[in-house]
Amino acid sequence: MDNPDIVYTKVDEAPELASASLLPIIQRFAAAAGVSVGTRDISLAGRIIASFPENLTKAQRQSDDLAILGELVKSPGANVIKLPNISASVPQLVAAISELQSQGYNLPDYPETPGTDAEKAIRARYDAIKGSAVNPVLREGNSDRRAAAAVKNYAQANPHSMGTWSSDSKTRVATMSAGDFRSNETSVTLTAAQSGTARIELVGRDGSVTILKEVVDFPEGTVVDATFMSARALNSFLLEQIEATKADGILFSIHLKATMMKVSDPILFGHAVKAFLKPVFDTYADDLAAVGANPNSGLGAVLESVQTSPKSAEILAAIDATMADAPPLYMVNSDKGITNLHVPSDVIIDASLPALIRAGGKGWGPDGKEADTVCVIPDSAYASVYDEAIKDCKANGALDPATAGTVQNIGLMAQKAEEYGSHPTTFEVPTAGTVRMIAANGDILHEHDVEAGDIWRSASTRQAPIEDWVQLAIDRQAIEGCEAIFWLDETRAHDAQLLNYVKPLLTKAGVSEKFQILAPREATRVSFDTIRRGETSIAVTGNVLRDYLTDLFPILELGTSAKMLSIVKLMQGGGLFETGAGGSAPKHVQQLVEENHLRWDSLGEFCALGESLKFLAQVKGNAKAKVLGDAVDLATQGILDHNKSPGRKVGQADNRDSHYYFALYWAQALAAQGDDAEIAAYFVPIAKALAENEAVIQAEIAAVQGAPAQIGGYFHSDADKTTAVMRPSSTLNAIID
Ligand SMILES: NC(=O)C1=CN([C@@H]2O[C@H](COP(=O)(O)OP(=O)(O)OC[C@H]3O[C@@H](n4cnc5c(N)ncnc54)[C@H](OP(=O)(O)O)[C@@H]3O)[C@@H](O)[C@H]2O)C=CC1
Ligand SMILES: O=C(O)CCC(=O)C(=O)O
Ligand SMILES: [Mg+2]
Repeated sequence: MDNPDIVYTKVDEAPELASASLLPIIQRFAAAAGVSVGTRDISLAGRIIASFPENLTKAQRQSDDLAILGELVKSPGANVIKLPNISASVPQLVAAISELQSQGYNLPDYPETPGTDAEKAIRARYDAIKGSAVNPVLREGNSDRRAAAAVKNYAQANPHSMGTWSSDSKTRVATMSAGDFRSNETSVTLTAAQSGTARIELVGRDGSVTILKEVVDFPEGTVVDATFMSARALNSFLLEQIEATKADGILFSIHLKATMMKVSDPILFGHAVKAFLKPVFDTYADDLAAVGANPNSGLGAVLESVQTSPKSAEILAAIDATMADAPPLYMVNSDKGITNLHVPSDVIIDASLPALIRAGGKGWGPDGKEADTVCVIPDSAYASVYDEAIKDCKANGALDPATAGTVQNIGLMAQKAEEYGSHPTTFEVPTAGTVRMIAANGDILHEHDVEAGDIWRSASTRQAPIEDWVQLAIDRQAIEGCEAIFWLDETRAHDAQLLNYVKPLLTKAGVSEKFQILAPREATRVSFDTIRRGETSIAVTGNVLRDYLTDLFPILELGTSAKMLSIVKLMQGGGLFETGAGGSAPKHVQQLVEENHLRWDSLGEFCALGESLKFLAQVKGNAKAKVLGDAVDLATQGILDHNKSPGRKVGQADNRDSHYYFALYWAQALAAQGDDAEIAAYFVPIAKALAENEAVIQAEIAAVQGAPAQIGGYFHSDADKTTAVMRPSSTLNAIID
């Protein structure tokens, strides 16, 4: 099948609901200019279905669209609009499987403890779907994220509300000072002789050798890191912080990235669950093991398993007693008793800490009240960013969105760069010994003494992506002419290797004086000073800080990262246009189902669509696409100028209303432009019909709000039902179809 001019991804949750309303508008308008917009399914349910063809009927089967897209992004013609999708934790994966089974899909259960080879094979297929399985495949380029000028101007003119910061807030970041990934890191840049296939092995204390990974393939110039988290150091740190939090009399919280760090972080999360319930895990270790209670899947999963134990009443009572004696937990949903420790993917650091900082350093406690919070971030590599941000707010008060400048980001991301590509080379060490990484020529690249339970990992970053990233930073700085900072720490092993690339490249381009190189803490401080003065700073960062900073600054500056421009200039020449920098807003689905109001704001989609069309015009010399893209920008501006973004509450205008206005303004801009008379003539009657029927369309959309909505599934909703819910205006549909 030929690829359409633009691929618009099919995803999950709120953005997918929004697509049911927006995509028909986009396809209709684009077709008028001869631009085709097709879809590819990267939803969690779609990926599960595509993984088990032999279990399904012909009608149920689906192509492996992620694999198809993975190839497409390596071709120069790629033009993909990527909406946020679910990065599933085990509990989410299990829920999605069970929903599909209930719809008649004969899928195997997720084997929690695979025994037979067949179970291990099923588990391996499911594990490939788990966590952040989509983004790393599509991101064959580096990342450019920023607020479009119109969006930033709107945020300054219409500042969102911010919590108040008090200088005596007890909220603080707690991080490890030894034994963590940051402290144990070693890093090398491979010579020609060392390039090729490396292996990773564990030499036991008895001299036995276990191969952990047979083949890892690296070209010359790759920066290869290795490090480990000491389980012993982690546990004493966690126990210490639980005690310290109790003494402080505030909430305990832990912030990890169990989605993108899908191998290491669920294990760290499991340690936190065990530390928090230490007396229970000490006393009932065997009973918990007997019912398969897996702390890595969270307290929620443990509680579920305990139900099946003959000693369930006794164990549940012990859990209650331990919780009563522990510091209060930061809550995900205090009404429903869902704590920070229930599900590993509920509290994700990139989004959770900015939200806490935006709220004045407050989290929700079990009593449903806001309170100061200890924010545990075990590894110290990037914790200083949040520590410094919190200190800045304590000293200077909350950031003022009406006057704050902006921090843009250029992120090193291509080809699974750095920690976010480390899953195949991450291991929970089975027995004490030495983990060694041995290069093709026999050189020992890395060697660490480890104990059983330590988490060892290697991450790599290739030369071409590094060079591309530095060039992207140089280009962006030249366009903006503003402050630009490489957030790199000369005292950190990996960063020191990167700097060996960065500094000569800057010198060669004659732009060294335009860039600062600062460790994350110092860079945070300088960037806060800069935006408090109302100015712009470009943060040039690695992959993790790309993720963290593009939620942190947008959430403080704009209230949300959903409105960001997120462009991936693919290294093979194509373009990937992500919509926003945030996720798929699960809470929004709940609201739609309960009261038929969708508060998802599609501004990120509008911005991405404009960029995608202009990119199409540029690479394919398609003048009509340029006309469409320029008009999208005007429509987006119109949405902002006329305040047509969705309201939060039922009864207010919602996502569907905003799409009507987007269509209206887009059609009006196309009708009014003078570059293409044919397109203008085509859109004159459409713009007229949309404008004349404003009141009718608004009334038809408003009429459905308030009552529950049926979409026939959460992970795999029914297309017809979803369309009926999301396209309630027959007048609008008649104009669009
Ligand atoms: N690029 C990607 O594909 C990404 C995927 N994810 C995945 O998304 C899921 C949810 O992640 P989570 O961390 O909760 O983050 P989200 O960004 O989905 O949601 C956090 C909150 O931000 C607000 N929000 C986000 N987007 C919008 C929008 N377009 N319009 C209005 N409000 C918005 C909502 O606040 P409120 O409820 O107050 O309205 C929402 O509850 C996870 O599965 C995660 O892995 C996460 C990040 C990126
Ligand atoms: O891929 C994911 O799971 C999340 C991605 C993310 O948070 C980001 O890119 O900012
Ligand atoms: Mg993120």
